[in-house]
Amino acid sequence: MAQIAKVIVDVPTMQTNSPYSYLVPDQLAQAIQVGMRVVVPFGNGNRKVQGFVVELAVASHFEKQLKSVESLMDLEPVLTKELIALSGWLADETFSFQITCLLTMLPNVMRAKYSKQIRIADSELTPTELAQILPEDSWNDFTPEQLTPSQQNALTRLRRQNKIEIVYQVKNQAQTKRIFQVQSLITLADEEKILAKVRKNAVKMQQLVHYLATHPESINQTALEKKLAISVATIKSGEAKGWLKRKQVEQYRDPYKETHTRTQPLHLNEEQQAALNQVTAAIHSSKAQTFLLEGVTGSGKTEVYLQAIADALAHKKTALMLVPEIALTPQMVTRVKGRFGKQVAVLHSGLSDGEKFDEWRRIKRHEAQVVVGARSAVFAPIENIGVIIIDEEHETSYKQDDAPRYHARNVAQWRCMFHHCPLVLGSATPSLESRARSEKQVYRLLRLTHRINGQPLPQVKIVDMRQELQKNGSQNFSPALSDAIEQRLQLGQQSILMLNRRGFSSFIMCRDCGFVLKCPNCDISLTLHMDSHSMKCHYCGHEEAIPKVCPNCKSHKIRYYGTGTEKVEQELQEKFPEARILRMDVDTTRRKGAHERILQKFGSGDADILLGTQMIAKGLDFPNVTLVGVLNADTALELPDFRSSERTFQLLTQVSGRAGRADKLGEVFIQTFNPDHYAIQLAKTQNYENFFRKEMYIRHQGKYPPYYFTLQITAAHKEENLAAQKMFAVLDELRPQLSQNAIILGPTPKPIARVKNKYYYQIVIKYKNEPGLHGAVTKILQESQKNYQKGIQLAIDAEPQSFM
Ligand SMILES: Nc1ncnc2c1ncn2[C@@H]1O[C@H](COP(=O)(O)OP(=O)(O)OP(=O)(O)O)[C@@H](O)[C@H]1O
Ligand SMILES: [Zn+2]
Ligand SMILES: [Zn+2]
Repeated sequence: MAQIAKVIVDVPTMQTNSPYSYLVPDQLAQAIQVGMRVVVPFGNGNRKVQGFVVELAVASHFEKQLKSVESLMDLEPVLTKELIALSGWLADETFSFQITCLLTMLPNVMRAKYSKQIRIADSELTPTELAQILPEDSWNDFTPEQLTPSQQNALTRLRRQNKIEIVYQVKNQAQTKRIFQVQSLITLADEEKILAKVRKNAVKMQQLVHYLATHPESINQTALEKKLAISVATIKSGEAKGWLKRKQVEQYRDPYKETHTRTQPLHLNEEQQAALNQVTAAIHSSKAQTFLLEGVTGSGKTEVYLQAIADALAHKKTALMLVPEIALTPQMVTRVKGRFGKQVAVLHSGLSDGEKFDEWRRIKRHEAQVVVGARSAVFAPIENIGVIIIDEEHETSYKQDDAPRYHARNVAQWRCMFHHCPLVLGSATPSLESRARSEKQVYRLLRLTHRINGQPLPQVKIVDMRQELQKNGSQNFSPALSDAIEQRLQLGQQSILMLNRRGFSSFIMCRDCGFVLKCPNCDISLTLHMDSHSMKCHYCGHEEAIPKVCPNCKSHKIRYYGTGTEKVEQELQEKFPEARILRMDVDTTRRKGAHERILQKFGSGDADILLGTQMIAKGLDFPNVTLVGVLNADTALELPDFRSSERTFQLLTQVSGRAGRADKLGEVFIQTFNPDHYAIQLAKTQNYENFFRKEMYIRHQGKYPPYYFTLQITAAHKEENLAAQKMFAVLDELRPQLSQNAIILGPTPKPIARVKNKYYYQIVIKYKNEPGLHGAVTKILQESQKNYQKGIQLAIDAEPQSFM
């Protein structure tokens, strides 16, 4: 019976979420599988495009006229059925195209242009046999889609038997690395007989025979050369004499080559144990429960993660752990690898395409049972998941800001439902959304309320920079902080200093009274626009002149805010000439591995001060750090964003948490022009629960998440009025579908209204319950595809991280 394949095609100008049906030619019927990429004709003129097989079915009568699948691009599925199902859900959820979602799930080398090489992977298959199927001259660059169906069939079978291997090559990056292994074919009993035939003066050969006779296990060829001080030629002649077999094996590039000292599970304290028990209970009963692990900094959350993972492994399951951009937390990788060794695969953006591809294949071949990675690792092709963990779950980097605009937390939740396994969200400062859900029992709250070893949280002192300014003039280091640094230098203890760089100089502030200009309608700070020489509200579009004097205290010291790390480093060095300073910011960490090197140096005590941007705030665990200084707490606070207080509190609490983690007490200085702001006052006691209540109240008043859902729609066009018109048209279409309760902000130009010569207009919808919204927006998006040729781009972001 004829088969049809349902295929999601890769057609950028006419994207669609529904699969197209193609007949499967009889010759491919055996080989084709769901999850493979295929070449199919599309549109008029028989253009050939790539597509993903998402379903196979029996053809009905009328489908006999369909076009046929042209050829296969893969000899084995590149996506599991789970991931295909996930892509469908994700496309709907994030208002994006299924093809975009499918491509997002694959490593780069499989998305880009590449050539393919075929390699024999099993010595049972001889080159002659393979050459009968595929001429040898095309082994190094073959195109599956140009093969005949019978060739495709034969190769697919060999691939399934693991006799051949397909290597994807992109600019030479994605080649698999291969090394020779030497396997002895002789035993101790053969030794004498063989030695008798070897010339007496052939010492090297004798050594080799002796080694082979006494070592039945295989050895890496280079290692053998070194060990016996022999040459490849000697080994080869041993092979010719039938003493040994040389076998080419693949060696994965290991981005974390250093061997990690293996660690043993620690004895948990009561709170840790109680938390772990709940998670493991869910693992054992295959329950898709979400846990929120709220644990103060240094309370040992990571140890709970590790033991939950160990439990999943003990039950023959796998584990997925997400961390916020892993390059930023090399310490975390070390800890996971230290516990689980070779079972761990690491996926993050700092790896080369080749390294990523190798790790991806190790997962796909079930050679790795634990996956650690940043956001996109949530799509790792791992099967049989026993637990998923998201560390620092409040981090904004878990949300992707390009299509598909997904949040890793939601994707993880979907996968947990699929695998019937628990999800653990961990943080010292959970996102308001997650904490609110645990309030409603949607998530189960697990709390670690004190630090390991019973150490108190570090003491936090707030330095009022308005007073400092009056007393000592404009400066980066208050006397209080300077004294504390000096003290640490004398004691031989370490300090971490953070310069907050987020959103610098985008707003203006009065240096005398800390006043920041706010929108009269939105209670959000206004943003400085140098192009129009005005202050604008990014939410409602309100605009006013740049003030020359402070509207609050009439001071003239009202100016932009912001300064650079390099400048601060110089100043610090001048102040403390004897101090050894390490600077960590985007400039010093651009090179691969630079991040790790800096942290290693700091960790081994080769520096006294680590000065850096936000990237030093998270996850670092250095026992000798007893002082943390925040030079400017205010920049994040005054961003025109309803989440700015939350971000500030999180950042200050996280960075404070780096101090006093071991046996020595920690101390923290926060320099600020807003000493009375609640986010700063509450960061002083690192009291998350109090902050949560206060912030929830404010969100309630302002009708912001988590009380309201939000949806942002953006239109972009080269001509400003067309972008604006489009937004008004969208609004006209949407309004009848919405209830009276929905709140619509805009249309307004986006904060950075013009990017790359395109103008951006947006509307933001705040709503509680709008059953018609999803469908209406999806329809608008589909219709706007027809306008694609006219150059209008529409983007939809559900639950945007900010409205900027
Ligand atoms: N049960 C335990 N017994 C002894 N030491 C422990 C135990 N659990 C954790 N530790 C140690 O305590 C320190 C802090 O733990 P960990 O880094 O896991 O805390 P955390 O909650 O993840 O911290 P943060 O959120 O601040 O990054 C680590 O050095 C860890 O090895
Ligand atoms: Zn406003
Ligand atoms: Zn003022």
